[in-house]
Amino acid sequence: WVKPRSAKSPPLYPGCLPLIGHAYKVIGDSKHMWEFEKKVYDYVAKNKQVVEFRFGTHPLFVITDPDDGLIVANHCLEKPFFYGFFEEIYDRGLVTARANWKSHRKLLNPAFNLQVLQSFVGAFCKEAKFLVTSLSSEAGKGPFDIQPYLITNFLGTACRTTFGPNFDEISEALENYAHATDEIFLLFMQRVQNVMLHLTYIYKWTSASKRFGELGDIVKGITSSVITNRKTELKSMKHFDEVEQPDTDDFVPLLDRMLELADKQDAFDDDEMREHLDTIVAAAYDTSATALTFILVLIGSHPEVQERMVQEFQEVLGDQERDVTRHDLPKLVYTEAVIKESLRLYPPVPRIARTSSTDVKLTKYTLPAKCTYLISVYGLHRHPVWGPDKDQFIPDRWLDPARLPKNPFFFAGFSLGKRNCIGRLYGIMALKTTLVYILRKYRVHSDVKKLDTKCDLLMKPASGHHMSIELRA
Ligand code: HEM
Repeated sequence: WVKPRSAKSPPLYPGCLPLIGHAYKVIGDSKHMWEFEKKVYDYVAKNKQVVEFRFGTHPLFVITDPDDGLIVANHCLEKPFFYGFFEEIYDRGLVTARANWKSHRKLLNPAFNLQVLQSFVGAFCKEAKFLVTSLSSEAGKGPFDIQPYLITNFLGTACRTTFGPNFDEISEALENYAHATDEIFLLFMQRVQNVMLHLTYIYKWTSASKRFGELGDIVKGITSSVITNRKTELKSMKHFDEVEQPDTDDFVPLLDRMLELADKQDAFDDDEMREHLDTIVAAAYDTSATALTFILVLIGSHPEVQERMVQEFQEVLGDQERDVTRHDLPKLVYTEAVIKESLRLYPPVPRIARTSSTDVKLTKYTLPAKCTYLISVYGLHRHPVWGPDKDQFIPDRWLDPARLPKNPFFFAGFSLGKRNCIGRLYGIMALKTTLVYILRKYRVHSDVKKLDTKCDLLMKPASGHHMSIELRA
């Protein structure tokens, strides 16, 4: 605020105060914060494509323009300082990783290739069947909150495919793990919102910091014991040589793949392995559960879309109630369009932050190295490039290239560029499978006009989702 601003700099968002910048505007609960954030995105979209926002004295350049979003995502692979608040728990895991990101992403990419993911379909089916049974107590009983059911479902899937199918042995730990992860995200966000707490020498004296440490110990304790047990088990089985050849109904969990990489290539130490596994589970389950909540709200409000999906399931799977197979999933083309359209309108991760190591030439401005950028996925997805019907739910747009923006990379539901979501295909396959089981059994009713959203780390429905289910005849 002291530095004279050049006409070539992006404009400053109104209301910047000395020292604290705009930080006072983001203090409040996740609903308040999200309402304010959306106002900023609207302002950016209506003004100059890029607007400067100040977290204390730290500038943050907010982007809602798809071209600029792509430029930043492709040029800036580093994460800003506040991802470091997770250091104690996730540190070198992919989301927060700094120096080792590229090499570890390369090592982990094969664990998310199509063949590996296809071997997970049985696990997706198993959890989906369990979900459908649990939901039976809600059928025909009016509106209820489906989110906890979906969280249990996707946490189960993520833990099985990451830690192994015998994860049931510690299934009591699953609940503790989920609660701890939830609270970790909340405390992280509260720290991000309060600029005073950005300073480690202040934060370390707070009760929040103590709690963060305790929660970290819970998560780390559970995962470390899974790793140790599995190591002992595999050693006694001399199993590593079998790891690469799963039978058709079986799968090799990510933990086994990482233990093999550690064993044969010395790729990870135990702490790194734990940080990766915890990151992957944390990045997988809540995002997928939230995505499915929004999908169900949308198709519950558009019965014609829901019935078309059920028709597609019948065409692909036939009338009988057989399990979904790896061969069915690519044929669920309309369902994939519904998933993408829901992620476009309601992206569970509505913004991504990056830092530049070099100057970045945007369409209207050139900004120096070491700037922090906030790419608004929400803003990118509601930009006029999507056409005059950008705010409407139209899955068919994904089936007609003429109705999509010229650049297919403007869809940022799974982030953009090289540092995008490693689990995007996993997410789509798990969502498709779960949708088949839910919709074959239940008809979903909802009202998207009543949908209110909030956002801390993820954007979610603010309260009850006005959703009900009834058994199909
Ligand atoms: C619908 C579900 C999902 C959505 C919407 C989603 C979205 C995203 C987004 C936007 C990012 C970028 C975050 C950032 O840069 O701050 C990301 C990164 C990541 N996601 Fe996902 N994700 C989903 C499912 C999954 C699943 C199922 C997994 C794992 C099984 C996963 C693992 C990861 C990991 C490890 C990263 C960090 C990648 C890196 O930096 O190299 N995600 N995800």
